[in-house]
Amino acid sequence: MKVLVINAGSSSLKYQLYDMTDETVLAKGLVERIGMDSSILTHKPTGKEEVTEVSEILEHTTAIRKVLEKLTDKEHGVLSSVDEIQAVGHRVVHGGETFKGSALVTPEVKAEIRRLFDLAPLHNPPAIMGINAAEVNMPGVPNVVAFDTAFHQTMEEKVYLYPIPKVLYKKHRIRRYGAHGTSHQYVSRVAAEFLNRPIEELKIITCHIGNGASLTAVKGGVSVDTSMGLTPLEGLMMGTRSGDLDPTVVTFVMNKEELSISEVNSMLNKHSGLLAISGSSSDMRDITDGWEAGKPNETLAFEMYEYRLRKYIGAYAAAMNGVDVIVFTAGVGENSAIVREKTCENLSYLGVELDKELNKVRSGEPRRISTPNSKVEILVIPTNEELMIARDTLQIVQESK
Ligand SMILES: Nc1ncnc2c1ncn2[C@@H]1O[C@H](COP(=O)(O)OP(=O)(O)O)[C@@H](O)[C@H]1O
Ligand SMILES: CC(=O)OP(=O)(O)O
Ligand SMILES: [Mg+2]
Repeated sequence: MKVLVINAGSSSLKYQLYDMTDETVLAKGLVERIGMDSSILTHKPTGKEEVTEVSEILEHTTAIRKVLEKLTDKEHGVLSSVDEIQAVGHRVVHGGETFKGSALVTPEVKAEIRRLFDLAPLHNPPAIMGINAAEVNMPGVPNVVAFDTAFHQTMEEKVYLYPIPKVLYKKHRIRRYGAHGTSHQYVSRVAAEFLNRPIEELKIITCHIGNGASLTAVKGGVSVDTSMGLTPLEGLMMGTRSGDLDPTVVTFVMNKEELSISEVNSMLNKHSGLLAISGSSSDMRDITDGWEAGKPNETLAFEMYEYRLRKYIGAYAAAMNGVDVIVFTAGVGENSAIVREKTCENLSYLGVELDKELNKVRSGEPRRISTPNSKVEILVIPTNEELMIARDTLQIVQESK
């Protein structure tokens, strides 16, 4: 079965086409700047040359139509007809308490995702646009949704509740939900396989540090705590998101600077984190370059980022009463040897011993970067949210027949 996986953002759409007979990627790509004047489509067919096309793409339906044109193009395509695509899988960030796993898209499922718009105003609306666009362009083809929150539905009440009046949970379902669950689940499973140990025995801390960043405590294969909360703003310092702060900062700033709710939301989600402290960039590559060059703002941004990451690792070792494995994944986790080195340097009290040479090796494969003496296994595992979504899509579509 050929499965198209879509990860729709507000102004972007990432895609991967899988042949699920052997889980190979036939093509992947990205549409950026949807709704802006010059949209960019980058299409990478496996084994063929990458193509980039600039045009006006005003909304997601057109974006998917353009992607399907590329997938069936004589020169750059990998399919003879769109009909070869038998199912579409979508990443949805917020599934609330309703979705504990992936689901076949029905009118009811779409209504529930819409009902959750309030809880993920940045993430869920584009997901619905992606689903609608797939339905318009590929009528009759089943759609499946995979939720970032689903893996974290195993957290206990004492972990997911905030210590605020309970009526707010009853009325509005305000609680910790977490995100990046597909990634945390995937890398924790691969870690257990890599170590050849049953996941049921392991205490794993998975560090998904990309543009958005979150940590999860995975005990016995299930999520017992995670750093993102009601929305993907809580927890670690990120590229443009603040992560943890005293909630009074919000009301104080709103009052003193006369900011509206949407202005303060935008400040915390889009103008904070590495970008705010460095004053120059949200990209860890630029921050690291600045730190190496001795620039003070980038150095402070780097140190704050690493310090906050390390504090969370300590917290999750405490949450599980120990840790056997720490996994680094996503853009920063997979690529930044210096972030991993500095973080591990200060975890010696846990018995962490990093092999600095192994840490520098670049590879797209799961790998160990701790010494044989280290009490904690330190692994780098490339995440693959799309493959997880494609697998769930295949299974759910087959079961529904
Ligand atoms: N070589 C590298 N060194 C440090 N950071 C990197 C490197 N390559 C990528 N990154 C970081 O990874 C981030 C993107 O991570 P990714 O997981 O792809 O994020 P997202 O899925 O949220 O777009 C970039 O913003 C960049 O900071
Ligand atoms: C939930 C979230 O933060 O997603 P991303 O890392 O893709 O921004
Ligand atoms: Mg991501």
